[in-house]
Amino acid sequence: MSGAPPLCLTVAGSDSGGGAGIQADLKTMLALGVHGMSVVTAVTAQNSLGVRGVWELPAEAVTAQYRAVVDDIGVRAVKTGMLSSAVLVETVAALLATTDAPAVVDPVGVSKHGDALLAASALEAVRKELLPRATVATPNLDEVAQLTGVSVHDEDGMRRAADAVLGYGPQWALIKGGHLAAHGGEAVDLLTDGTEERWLRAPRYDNRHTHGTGCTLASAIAAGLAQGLTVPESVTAAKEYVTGAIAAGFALGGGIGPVDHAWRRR
Ligand SMILES: Nc1ncnc2c1ncn2[C@@H]1O[C@H](COP(=O)(O)OP(=O)(O)OP(=O)(O)O)[C@@H](O)[C@H]1O
Ligand SMILES: Cc1ncc(COP(=O)(O)O)c(N)n1
Repeated sequence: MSGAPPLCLTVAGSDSGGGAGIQADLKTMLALGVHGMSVVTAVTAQNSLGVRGVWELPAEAVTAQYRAVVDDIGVRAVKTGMLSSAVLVETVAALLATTDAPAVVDPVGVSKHGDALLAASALEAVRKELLPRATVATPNLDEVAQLTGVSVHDEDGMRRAADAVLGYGPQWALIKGGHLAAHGGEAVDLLTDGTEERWLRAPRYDNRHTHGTGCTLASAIAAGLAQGLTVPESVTAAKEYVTGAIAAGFALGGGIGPVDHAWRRR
């Protein structure tokens, strides 16, 4: 009998299409060698064309799942994704406060198709309750604009965005430049804790099948933290993993296909 792998928990929404949300998180965790566990916040009926419906779970169900995992099994790192409403943001923030493990907070706002995954009324709770609990917060440029009002068009803008996000209290901000218009063929992200600044640069792939990039990156960071890596080490390894997954993203259905979580095994 061998020992258990490092324990990693995702708190996120279910994506029936399997490319993003809980499904992306658990696949990423498996691929990176940690034991993935899940707290489902909402069920989405979703495919490559968009989100057809969202059913949020009661706060009680979210708390019960979280407690069931943490009280018995334990956890080395937590990742949060789609939280849907102010009540669930507050619930999850309060749960994180009871857990002595690093938290990667992906403040998911809208899907690639523009479907809302977070109520506008929840933004204040994300700023005031959730971000202060984050070891690393990983907003994309749209989420940065929504949360801080900073609109980013270049690398200087990414610096200002990082400062604004850090102002809400996470230890590190990872500003994802995936949505930055063609940037010399690179996909550039900025990681900073306010003193140390690291630019992560990778080739930008002209592949439309990028469903789940943000979820995959955040889960990969959590997997690294669960394995005992530092934040910069986890983010560097996660960026390499998501870049490979994007390069291998494949067509599925009639719209945007998923990144390939198993790219290293093919
Ligand atoms: N076309 C691309 N080629 C290579 N890397 C990319 C591409 N698009 C995004 N990335 C990278 O993928 C990661 C996720 O960034 P992105 O900005 O897409 O997050 P996101 O918008 O939160 O994702 P999602 O839309 O899945 O929620 C970042 O490291 C980003 O630089
Ligand atoms: C349940 C859930 N969580 C997160 C995303 C964001 O992923 P994307 O922006 O790639 O659609 C999603 N579509 N669905």
